[in-house]
Amino acid sequence: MADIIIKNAYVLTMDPDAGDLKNGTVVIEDGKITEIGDKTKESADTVIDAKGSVVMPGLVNTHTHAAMTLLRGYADDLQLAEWLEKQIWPAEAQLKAEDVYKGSLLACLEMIKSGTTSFADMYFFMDETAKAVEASGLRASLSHGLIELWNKEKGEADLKEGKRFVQTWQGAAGGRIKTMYGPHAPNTCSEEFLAKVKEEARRDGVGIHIHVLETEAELNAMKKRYGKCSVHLLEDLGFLGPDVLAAHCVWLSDGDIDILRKRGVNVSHNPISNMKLASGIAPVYKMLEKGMNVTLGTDGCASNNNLDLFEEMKTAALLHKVSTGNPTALPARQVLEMATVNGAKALGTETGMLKVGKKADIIIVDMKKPHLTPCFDVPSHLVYSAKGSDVRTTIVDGKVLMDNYRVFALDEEKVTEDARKAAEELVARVNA
Ligand SMILES: O=c1[nH]cnc2c1ncn2[C@@H]1O[C@H](CO)[C@@H](O)[C@H]1O
Ligand SMILES: [Zn+2]
Repeated sequence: MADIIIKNAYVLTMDPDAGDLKNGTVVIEDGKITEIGDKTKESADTVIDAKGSVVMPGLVNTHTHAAMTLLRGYADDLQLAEWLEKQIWPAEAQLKAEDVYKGSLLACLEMIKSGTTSFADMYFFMDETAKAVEASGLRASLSHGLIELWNKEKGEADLKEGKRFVQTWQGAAGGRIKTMYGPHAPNTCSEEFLAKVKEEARRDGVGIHIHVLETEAELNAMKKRYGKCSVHLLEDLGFLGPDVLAAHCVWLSDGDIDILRKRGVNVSHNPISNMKLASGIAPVYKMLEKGMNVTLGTDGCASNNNLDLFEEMKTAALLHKVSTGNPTALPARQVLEMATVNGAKALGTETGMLKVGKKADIIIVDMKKPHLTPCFDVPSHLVYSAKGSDVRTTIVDGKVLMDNYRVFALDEEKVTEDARKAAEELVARVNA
């Protein structure tokens, strides 16, 4: 007997070999997809009737700072340097471990409710984020943020903590938690430090999550310091490879794109954060044309200001149409691919596609809504009309975390209230 059967659904497999099923069934057993078809002979403990809904792979958010939900709307409409150094970092200096737990739980709740089933995170007190992921049932690739700032002692302490985190949490929560090293950026970490991080990551067999060329200021600072940009510096260090997840990549030259492509680097495109901080427009159309693995991320809630990947998909689709002057750029299905298949590839998870043998990270989107009526083309609706709040069911690793808009995994009221209180107390400490 199977664990879960989802029936009567439009099945958007995101599997190029299989295509979509207009009225299909998905069977889940032991955390995996065991059958996809028109009908099944199986029976199951849980049968979900998904009539009028779309069943699809859960979305993958490849760049977050989950606990920054606590700083949602705290410092808007500022330059990145001023935002980060004068507002965010002083606030983060007051963070306590329990704040990170509460903020991360709030992020997990928000993600479950908006159809994100896995995410890549970089922050501090990461044990707390890991505990929140464990409790929420989500899947995540977590890294302790390493901000060396040319301070050797701080660098060593950070790296030690990053390593302890990797060794403690790699493969935890039944394999739902993976770990990475998280050097903040090439303009906040020295060359020697980045090389050391690469060595440790290689030794531990885990990936690296890093911000790359987010701003023109970074590009200028790198040129001044090293006479070359961040991508060339990382290339010369032997840092780049398919194990690297590079967030933003806004200020890339054509030569940089070629290097990243050659090395198989995964890019996390964060259009809303880039627009909000006026960082610029990443050359996503070019990267995709060259066959690079470009994924989607929201960044933290202080620069977005939410974790809704449906908004991110729409923004990406629109931004690259207007920036290239080409309305055929980033069509809906390609954007869905970025948020599912490509994201899963970047995180190295067996998810992102509805296919027999893949892990069952699945969402059901309720299409019986005024703003989703009529429906001629499902991918178009998912990218241009749907919202995270249209997700009615979220399943991770074959476990139902939310069904019919009811979250089982977490106590919604308590999580929200605890985070609200923690955020207010945090800001009071900053202003004290
Ligand atoms: O868009 C961004 N650019 C640079 N740093 C960021 C951004 N968003 C968050 N952080 C910062 O990255 C650190 C985690 O390692 C945190 O200090 C967080 O505030
Ligand atoms: Zn970031």
